[in-house]
Amino acid sequence: MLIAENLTKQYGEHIALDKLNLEIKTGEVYCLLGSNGAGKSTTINIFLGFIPATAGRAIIDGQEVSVNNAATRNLVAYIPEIVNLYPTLSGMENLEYFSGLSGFSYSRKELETYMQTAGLQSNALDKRVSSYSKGMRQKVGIAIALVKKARALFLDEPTSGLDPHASNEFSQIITRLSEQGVSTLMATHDLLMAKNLGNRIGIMHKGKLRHEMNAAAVSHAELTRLYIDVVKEEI
Ligand SMILES: Nc1ncnc2c1ncn2[C@@H]1O[C@H](COP(=O)(O)OP(=O)(O)OP(=O)(O)O)[C@@H](O)[C@H]1O
Repeated sequence: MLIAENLTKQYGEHIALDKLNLEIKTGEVYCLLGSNGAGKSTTINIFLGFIPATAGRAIIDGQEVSVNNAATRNLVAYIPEIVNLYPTLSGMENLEYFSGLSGFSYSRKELETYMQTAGLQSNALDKRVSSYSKGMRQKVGIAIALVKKARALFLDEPTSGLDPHASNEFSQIITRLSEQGVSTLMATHDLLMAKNLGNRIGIMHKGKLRHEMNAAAVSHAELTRLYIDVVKEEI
């Protein structure tokens, strides 16, 4: 469903992403680990069509991002650490606005159901987003993914700064979406979350994918050791 083929991004002499090859199947949750500057966000930003690759291809559902940007954007949803919403609008107004942008028109009742599925309490729906916690904003982000029926989710450190309960709720929603066939690429610094939520884990360092494994095949301790060994390397 998501394929990176020799994906490369260069800024002048600096290689931010170096011939990345990835394949993420339908319904798979793939967690990308790596220290600051490893190339995780660069990978996500290329898939989202925010920045062009210098070489290689990013493919979503058979369509190359650089060739069919408008089509691939319709297939994806993006949840960064802080979901970008209009602060003076309510959660519901934001959801209605973003679903309209994606060409969908839903009744109030339908939008409420999406918010409910995303886990937002009903008494918060009509409050201004400026009063929302980080976790509540994430839930609106998930609801936006639901209304646009995104087939792929790109998450960039989505749970950083969330309390354990909110983080756990977030994981449960991603698992449910994955069971419905949504493919997920998540950049995270949280090794435990990668182990528990991911089906597969990749460890990046200095623009290269250095290790790839099935999450079930490693213990948290092994993953931690592997991660530290990789990020210590001078290459
Ligand atoms: N616009 C830019 N101009 C120059 N270099 C850039 C630019 N954007 C990113 N880089 C560089 O590309 C490399 C990869 O950055 P990227 O943001 O993808 O890392 P990351 O793994 O997401 O890190 P973090 O965990 O800190 O978010 C870094 O060396 C970064 O400095």
